[in-house]
Amino acid sequence: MISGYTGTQIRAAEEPLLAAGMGAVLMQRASHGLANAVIRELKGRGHRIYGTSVAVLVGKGNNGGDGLFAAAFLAARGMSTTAVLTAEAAHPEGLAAFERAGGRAHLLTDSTLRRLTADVARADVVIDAVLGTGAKGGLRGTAAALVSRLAGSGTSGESLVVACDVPSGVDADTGQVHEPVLAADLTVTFGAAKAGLLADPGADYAGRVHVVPIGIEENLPLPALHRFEAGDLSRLLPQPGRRSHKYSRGVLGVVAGSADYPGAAVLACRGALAAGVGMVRYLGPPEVASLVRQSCPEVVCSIGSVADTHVQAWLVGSGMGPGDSEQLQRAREAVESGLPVIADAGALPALPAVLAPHVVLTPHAGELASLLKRLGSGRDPELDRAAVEADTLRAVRLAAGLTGATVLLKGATTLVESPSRHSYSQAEGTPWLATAGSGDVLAGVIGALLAQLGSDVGHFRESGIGPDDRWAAIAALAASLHGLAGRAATAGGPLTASRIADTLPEAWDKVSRLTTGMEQGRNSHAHPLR
Ligand SMILES: NC(=O)C1=CN([C@@H]2O[C@H](COP(=O)(O)OP(=O)(O)OC[C@H]3O[C@@H](n4cnc5c(N)ncnc54)[C@H](OP(=O)(O)O)[C@@H]3O)[C@@H](O)[C@H]2O)[C@@H](O)CC1
Ligand SMILES: [K+]
Repeated sequence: MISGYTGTQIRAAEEPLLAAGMGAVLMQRASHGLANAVIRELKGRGHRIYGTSVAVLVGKGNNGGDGLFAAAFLAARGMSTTAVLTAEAAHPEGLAAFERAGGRAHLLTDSTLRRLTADVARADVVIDAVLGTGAKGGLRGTAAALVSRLAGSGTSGESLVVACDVPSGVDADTGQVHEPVLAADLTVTFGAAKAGLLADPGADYAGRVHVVPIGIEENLPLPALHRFEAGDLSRLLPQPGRRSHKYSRGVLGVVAGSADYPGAAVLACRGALAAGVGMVRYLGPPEVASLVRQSCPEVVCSIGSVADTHVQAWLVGSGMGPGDSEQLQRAREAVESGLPVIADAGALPALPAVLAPHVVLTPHAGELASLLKRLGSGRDPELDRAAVEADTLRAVRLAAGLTGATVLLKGATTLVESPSRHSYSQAEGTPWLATAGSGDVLAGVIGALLAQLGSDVGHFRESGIGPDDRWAAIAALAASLHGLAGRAATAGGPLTASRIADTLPEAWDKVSRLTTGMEQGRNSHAHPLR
């Protein structure tokens, strides 16, 4: 499990060590970790170290200090280092160490902007050490102009871009982005992962994330965000016992599909079956049921009522529209049943405003904006789709808080939030997963896991996950599995939703073979998050 913390939490954890006079030690650990990560990355790409050029963009605070000390280490390894000071002031000891190591520092001004931009664009490695956890807002003045020019000319695309702690302009707490931001290939972050690197749009700019431990770990509070890794899936995904039968393994009721979108019902059922549920019972229009039967003969179809259908969980809404009154009525009855429910797509606008944690809503950004609008969105009546995408963590938290439901926001990074503010961020997927029907398969996987794991409070408690937070954990497990299946199903080319469902058992099998020992080993070392 990866834990994400806000910049504010990290700064609070540093506080006792700073008070004990250990600030310089922390900075040495951070900058050494940064320099080592650069060297590892270059070696991994088959580049030599000696003679390779590095440009460090330096801010006036401690983030700039980290960058300067790291550049001093790199200069000592024979790299050709240049520092671009974006403010009159720079960390004095860092600057002195850098110059002692043979690095050249230049002040960025209106008159040097053009020349220094060209120098940075030519560098093999660019380290962004302008702003870290002490930033207020984004880059300003000539620093903003330099980064805009680099991004505009596309020249930074040829350099290895490494962000120091966070890409400057990304809010470490929320993942909000203040343009312009230099998109990093790698972010080397100190003490622990910052939540803002694990949520979109910040994650779009962070690239891969490496955590460098600096000795603050035991002062850290409860994390702001969690991310399951393969070892967690191996531990938490259900495994049938020797005496299990189809009913004990969980039965999922599916209320999905319509005359317009019958395929959504099929894909939801296929996702559920591939995610190990004991049985799927489908309720819906005869023409959809007939297609479901043809595609998935395993599914038991009927036109019965929700009350008469014995299941452990419900999936409602995929492929349904506002005109599907009979199906929407079933969706409401499923929610009223008190059983765990995953509510997708067409069900989202049709449910009561106040729900409960065992109801998992699965909107994409547009649907979440509509949901928030319908709910009055608290203090933010204007939270439209763009605003949701610009601050995903806040939007998903707002929705979980207002509805009392567990909310999963689909996206490149999938966020899951419980109403008691237990949060997950999963990013195993591939952009190829953005394809029609992919969400229906995900709904099926969530439904299957709700049916199998929903009543097993102890299973989650053993992993420190409370009863009301287990629904978010189940949704995050499903998002992770769906992402892994998508990744396994593509060799780098297009993907269909059916393929995702077909590849789920293989992805499941692969993670089930892992043990949690791997994770323990990783906690004590710098490790890649993806
Ligand atoms: N604490 C520690 O011991 C350790 C900290 N570590 C490192 O320190 C980083 C945090 O350092 P930090 O607190 O100095 O803040 P940082 O992010 O460098 O920038 C703030 C400076 O910039 C200024 N400024 C603010 N906004 C601005 C803007 N938009 N545009 C321009 N300027 C702006 C602001 O000045 P002000 O405007 O307030 O006068 C302030 O001087 C952290 O991310 C990690 O890398 C590690 O070495 C481990 C040990
Ligand atoms: K930075």
